[in-house]
Amino acid sequence: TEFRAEELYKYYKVYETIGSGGFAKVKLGRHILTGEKVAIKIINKKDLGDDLPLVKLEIEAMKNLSHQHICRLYQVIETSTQIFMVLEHCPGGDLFDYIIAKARLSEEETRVFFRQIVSAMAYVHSQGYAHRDLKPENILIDEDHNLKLIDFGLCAKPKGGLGYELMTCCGSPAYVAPELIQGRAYIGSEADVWSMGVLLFALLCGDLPFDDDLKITRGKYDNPHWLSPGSVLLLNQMMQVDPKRRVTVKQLLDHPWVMKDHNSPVEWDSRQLLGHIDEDCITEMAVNMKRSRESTTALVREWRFDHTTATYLLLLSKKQRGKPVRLCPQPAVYDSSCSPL
Ligand SMILES: Cn1cc(Br)cc1C(=O)Nc1[nH]nc2c1CN(C(=O)N[C@H](CN1CCCC1)c1ccccc1)C21CC1
Repeated sequence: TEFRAEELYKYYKVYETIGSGGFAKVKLGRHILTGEKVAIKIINKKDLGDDLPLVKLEIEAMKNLSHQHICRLYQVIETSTQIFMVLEHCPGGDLFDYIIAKARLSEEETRVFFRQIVSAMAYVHSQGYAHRDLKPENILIDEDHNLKLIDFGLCAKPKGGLGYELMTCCGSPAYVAPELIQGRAYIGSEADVWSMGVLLFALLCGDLPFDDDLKITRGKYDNPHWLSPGSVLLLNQMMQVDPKRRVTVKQLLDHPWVMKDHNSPVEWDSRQLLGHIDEDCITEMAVNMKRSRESTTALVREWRFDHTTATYLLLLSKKQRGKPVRLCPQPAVYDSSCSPL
């Protein structure tokens, strides 16, 4: 279905650029009907060339991944020259900038964040995906200081399931597991655990354990003096050169270091199942769209990631944050809380 960019401006206000990467940029936006802020990832097809399949892969992955620690996809609009991905807005920026600003995090603050990363990764793996590009730049901080995973462009979903081996060497050099560097066949979930180990080191140390490929293949790095024995042990168990000796994500869920001060295993199942339809949101949408509740429910259940999906998910987000489950009907101009100016 080819839409023109009007399709975007019909439903969203578009503001300044808040991020720019190779072939894409991210602009701040606002969903007109709900007044909610969004982040609009704008991809120019011609800059993509034969990388277009990677974007399609990311879109399909994000449509299937619905979790409290994964950045939410609301709507996809495709024109002849561009693809717009309307995503959850995280006003806290990314974890990379956060670590730089604080130099390094305390073990306690790191544990809160690391539990959320383990939660997200256990869920991603349970859906048969491997992220393959885990790093602080791909983790955002939302308005409640919770983490959200982004950039699934390099993720993999092996046909036969996550137990099947992958061959493509990808990811960011400092975070890539030794088996990928050596061009060997590897298991996505095991490579993700290595990257999580590098990420944990970055959080606790404000630095990277390896600065060249040789050090990665030897798996040798220095532990700064401030690390607790528990942190040193966990890092060692995650950054094992032999992937079969590496700790698994399942083992991380109730690992002693992860459980410290929390006394409960990491909860990884999704709190946002797409199967459940919220009645209050349906009611508000039915009224606004002048449709019956039944036909509105049927429309939402199609999960087309069109404006209906975006309106439903953004209304649900408002409800979950204690805001009124209200839509601002056109065409009057409203301020952000939907009250007429
Ligand atoms: C940096 N920053 C400061 C504030 Br305040 C908000 C943000 C911010 O970026 N918020 C934000 N909310 N939602 C998103 C973002 C950024 N963002 C992103 O998807 N950001 C990634 C960042 N990648 C990390 C490594 C390479 C690029 C991106 C991908 C392609 C082009 C540009 C940016 C989304 C859409 C999911």
